[in-house]
Amino acid sequence: MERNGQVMSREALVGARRVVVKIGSALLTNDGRGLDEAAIGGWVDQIAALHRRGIEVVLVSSGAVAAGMVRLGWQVRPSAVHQLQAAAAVGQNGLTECYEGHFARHGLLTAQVLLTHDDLSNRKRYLNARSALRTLVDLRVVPVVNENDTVVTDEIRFGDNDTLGALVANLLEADALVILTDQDGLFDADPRHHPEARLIREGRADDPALAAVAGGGGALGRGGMATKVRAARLAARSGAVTAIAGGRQAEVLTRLIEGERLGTLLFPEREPMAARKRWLAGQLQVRGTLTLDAGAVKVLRSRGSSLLPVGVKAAAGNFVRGDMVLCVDEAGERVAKGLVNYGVDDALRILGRPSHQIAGILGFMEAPELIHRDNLVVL
Ligand SMILES: Nc1ncnc2c1ncn2[C@@H]1O[C@H](COP(=O)(O)OP(=O)(O)O)[C@@H](O)[C@H]1O
Ligand SMILES: N[C@@H](CCC(=O)OP(=O)(O)O)C(=O)O
Repeated sequence: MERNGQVMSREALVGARRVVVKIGSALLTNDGRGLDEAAIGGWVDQIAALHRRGIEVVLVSSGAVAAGMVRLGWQVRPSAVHQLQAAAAVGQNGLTECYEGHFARHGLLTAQVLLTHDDLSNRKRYLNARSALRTLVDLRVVPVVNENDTVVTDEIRFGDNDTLGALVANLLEADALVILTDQDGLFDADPRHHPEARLIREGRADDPALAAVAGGGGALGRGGMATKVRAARLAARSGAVTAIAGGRQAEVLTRLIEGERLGTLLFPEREPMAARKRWLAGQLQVRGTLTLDAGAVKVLRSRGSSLLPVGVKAAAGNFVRGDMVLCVDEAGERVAKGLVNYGVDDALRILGRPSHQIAGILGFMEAPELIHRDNLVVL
């Protein structure tokens, strides 16, 4: 199958040279009783086998909080942020130690990389993280990435590692994102509640029907299938194919890379976005909303034009110049995201007005457009 020049078959995985593998909490944590070290050893063996074939692998691993709880002797997952942070700090040590030991059996070095949302939303830190990860991969080291749970608070956390995996795939322009979890892939309903549910074998990453069947997570995991489908959409922006597969199936990684029809494969449909647009699209936090009229929606979508104040009907939120805002149509549907040239107070004064009037209204003009097309990404 081929669409818009993109390969839509299992060949997309067979040819992969750089792969991000995400292993979720639901798999790693042995029913909540700490890390399943034997299973981790098995995945490491498979990753080492891929490495020997010349495939570069970056691992995104959950499990810090669960491992920390066991080390601290806690039976119940705490809800207080400071306790979760403490558990993650203790547990991340155990996680690192476990991976280091298993990869060492294969003569491979690992590197611990802990990221926060801020590291990827600040353009300079994003570029720094990218060059550090690229250097590690070039050195044939296996980076083991997790969210830096010890310093994040609820407002700024990714929360699930599916999103983090996708952003790492974007960062490194990986060919594939492989999400290993406790189910054999994405089903047409949550198999936990619908035993008759059927496995979806292939699909388009941005197919809205997939988001509709993907539900929330179990007791151990965070995001469920909803965040995995969203991660596939994010990964597709840099052209990566996403596989969602059951991590307990024998030799799952090797078999996927050999093209076996396991799990669910979600393909990118559009051409990959340029790196800067991808960075814009990956921003999760927006400071405000602009409501566009039908004409503005049309030119943004069809021509990738800049957004002029004349096409904007309303502005809401507390944004300042340079902040990320969401653009919606009059029905509230998401259209685009971008960095605004005017803060909310100034934006409200120039809405609906032609750009040549801006200086007269505000007494200055930063730019003729509210969002320049280089700083705008259509969703
Ligand atoms: N349509 C679906 N197909 C498969 N699993 C689903 C679906 N909807 C919800 N789920 C749930 O998602 C869970 C996996 O997500 P999660 O618990 O977050 O795991 P992980 O820690 O691996 O990310 C499964 O155990 C399953 O109950
Ligand atoms: N960063 C957290 C894990 C987040 C998490 O559980 O995510 P997921 O594996 O996507 O369900 C930890 O290491 O405990």
